[in-house]
Amino acid sequence: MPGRLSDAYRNHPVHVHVHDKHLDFNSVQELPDSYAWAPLDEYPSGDSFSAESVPVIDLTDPNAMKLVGHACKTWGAFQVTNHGIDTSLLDDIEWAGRSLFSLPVQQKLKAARSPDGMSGYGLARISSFFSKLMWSEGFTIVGSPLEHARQLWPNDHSKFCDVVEEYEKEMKTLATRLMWLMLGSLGISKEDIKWAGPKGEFKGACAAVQLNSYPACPDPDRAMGLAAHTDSTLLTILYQNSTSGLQVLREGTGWVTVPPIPGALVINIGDLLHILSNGSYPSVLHRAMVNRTKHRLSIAYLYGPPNSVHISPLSKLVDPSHPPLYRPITWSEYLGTKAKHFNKALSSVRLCAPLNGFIDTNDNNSVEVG
Ligand SMILES: O=C(O)CCC(=O)C(=O)O
Ligand SMILES: [Fe+2]
Repeated sequence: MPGRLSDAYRNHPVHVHVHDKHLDFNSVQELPDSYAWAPLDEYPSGDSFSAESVPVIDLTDPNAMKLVGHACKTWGAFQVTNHGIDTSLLDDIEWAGRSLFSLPVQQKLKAARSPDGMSGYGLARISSFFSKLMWSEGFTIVGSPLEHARQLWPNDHSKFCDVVEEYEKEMKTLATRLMWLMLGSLGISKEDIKWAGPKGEFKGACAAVQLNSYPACPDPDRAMGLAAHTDSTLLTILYQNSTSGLQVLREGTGWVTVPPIPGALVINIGDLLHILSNGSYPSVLHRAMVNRTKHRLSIAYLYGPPNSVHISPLSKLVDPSHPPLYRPITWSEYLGTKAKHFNKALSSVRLCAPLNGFIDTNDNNSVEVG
């Protein structure tokens, strides 16, 4: 069993050969066949702007916990405002992402992610499950950004590093606060989760920062920025710039766009919270679409438990009529499972069929696994 997060892909290296497949997006006039996904869906993609979207929750609202609980149960995602993160820090992280992705391809490839590595520049990790390529590029940072930043900017990386480190610090605080809003809404208190520590600070929690870039695309209706997936996290905090593209799947409605709101952050429930809540808070299936004229940038803060912790359904949420649905698993072990089974990973750690007929999001989506 892998011990550290960075060991997660050692047994399941993901061979997406960035050197062979990398496209200089800006020089392309027509969508190459290798990027043409149409027809895209079995789910309707309604006029997403007029449709109801995920709840927007003001974290200073006295009812915030109740609102968060309702959003987790019904959507698996929500947006937060008054979250305590300065707009200037959001501007700074957007600047950091833009600086990185606007480098020449050959420069970015100096910090390429290795097949069994977690951090660095490359195509989306989930690319290996699809026969078509995604119209995006990404950069993953785990812990200190220094090593890769040095490869990208040998003499001039300190501002990038400072911004990323500040962002990691602030996101960690917000993630802790969100965890307790979510857990509190399930009736879980600090005494119920030993690994959260006596003050509930989740010391030793692990996280990664994922910078995503979606260049303007000549044929956006046939292209896919990031294919449908759930996150392998407890929760994800996503900052998106002013260009829309994120969609979440809502049962009965189809794909719903999560509109960018200046200064707001999107919160997604990940698979590990799905397990911890014994399926009460299902992880949300989401994807990113691309735009004909506008470049889109998103920054995901992927938050998970300390490496040594086995996540399993909380005992307070388990009783004879609600048996534990999932076996205990560490984050790195789950990432290995995801690298092997992708959207079937959650089902692969399930112990028994749910008594209430609840079906995993991951069971009823038919993704193209090629
Ligand atoms: O770009 C987005 O809106 C989604 C990004 C995402 O889902 C991810 O990084 O896991
Ligand atoms: Fe995601």
